[in-house]
Amino acid sequence: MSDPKISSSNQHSIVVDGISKTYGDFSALNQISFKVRPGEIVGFLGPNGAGKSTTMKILTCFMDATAGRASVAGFDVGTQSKQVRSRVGYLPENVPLYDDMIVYDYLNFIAEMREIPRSERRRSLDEAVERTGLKSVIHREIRELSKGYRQRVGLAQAIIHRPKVLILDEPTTGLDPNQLIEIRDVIKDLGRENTIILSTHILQEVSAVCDRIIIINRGELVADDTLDGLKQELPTRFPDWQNALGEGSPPDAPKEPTLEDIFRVYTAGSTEENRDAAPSLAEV
Ligand SMILES: Nc1ncnc2c1ncn2[C@@H]1O[C@H](COP(=O)(O)OP(=O)(O)OP(=O)(O)O)[C@@H](O)[C@H]1O
Repeated sequence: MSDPKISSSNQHSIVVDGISKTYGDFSALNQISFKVRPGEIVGFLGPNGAGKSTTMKILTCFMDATAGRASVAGFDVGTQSKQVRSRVGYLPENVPLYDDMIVYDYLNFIAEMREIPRSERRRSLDEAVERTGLKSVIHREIRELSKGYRQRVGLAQAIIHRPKVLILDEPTTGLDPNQLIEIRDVIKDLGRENTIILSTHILQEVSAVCDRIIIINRGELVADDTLDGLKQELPTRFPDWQNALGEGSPPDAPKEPTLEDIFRVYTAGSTEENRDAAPSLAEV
């Protein structure tokens, strides 16, 4: 008999239902649950070590959860990994690119790995190259590419099999401001046809690209809403939020919180070193 929670994934591209992950006796994720609708771009935020990459690895079948269930495109990540992998594109935090390969050969190799039929391979490759703006470097060795173009190659390998769901782990880290805007435009464009979860530490990125924001802190999901929703919710949940951020007494005219304020309040006191020790502001 099918689990009603999982079968509700018909209306959702991603359903995460009580996922936990422990590494030895360290709890990296503690009963995370959320859903993502088709076509949504969701920003996945959290301090270093919050559990973002762990969640993404579980959703892309690179790692098993310790407990809980998740489905992507209607398929269970634990028991239907082949179906999930063929429907999801993944840009890991550190893309394993083969430096001495020509960009074209590398993408052709990925297309082969993805078992794209030979007759469709050229078209899929051309489409991925077009969408990620790689045409001008297609015959260059990967080692010669700038960080921005390497990131484009990473995105191209993630979309070559035309997945409906994209999981992008810090796609803009280390890019200069121009490259950042270019890659952001590529992601926005991909979001027209795909469901996307992207993790980032660049908060402007989220305001510019994402429909919704999920914040995780020390392995727990602490916020999940649109930016407007989070702005409204913050003063209700944390009436003292401005004081807590060390900004003194709130001014007469209440200030609207920024995403940075929201992030700081929900993740206060959390660093990777003390994630098990310090209580977060969200708890006090
Ligand atoms: N293979 C592993 N073995 C043991 N602990 C791990 C392992 N992978 C991750 N962790 C720990 O789990 C926690 C969550 O790690 P994760 O990489 O998911 O965080 P993150 O939110 O992606 O962080 P960052 O923003 O720094 O990339 C961290 O404390 C990390 O040290």
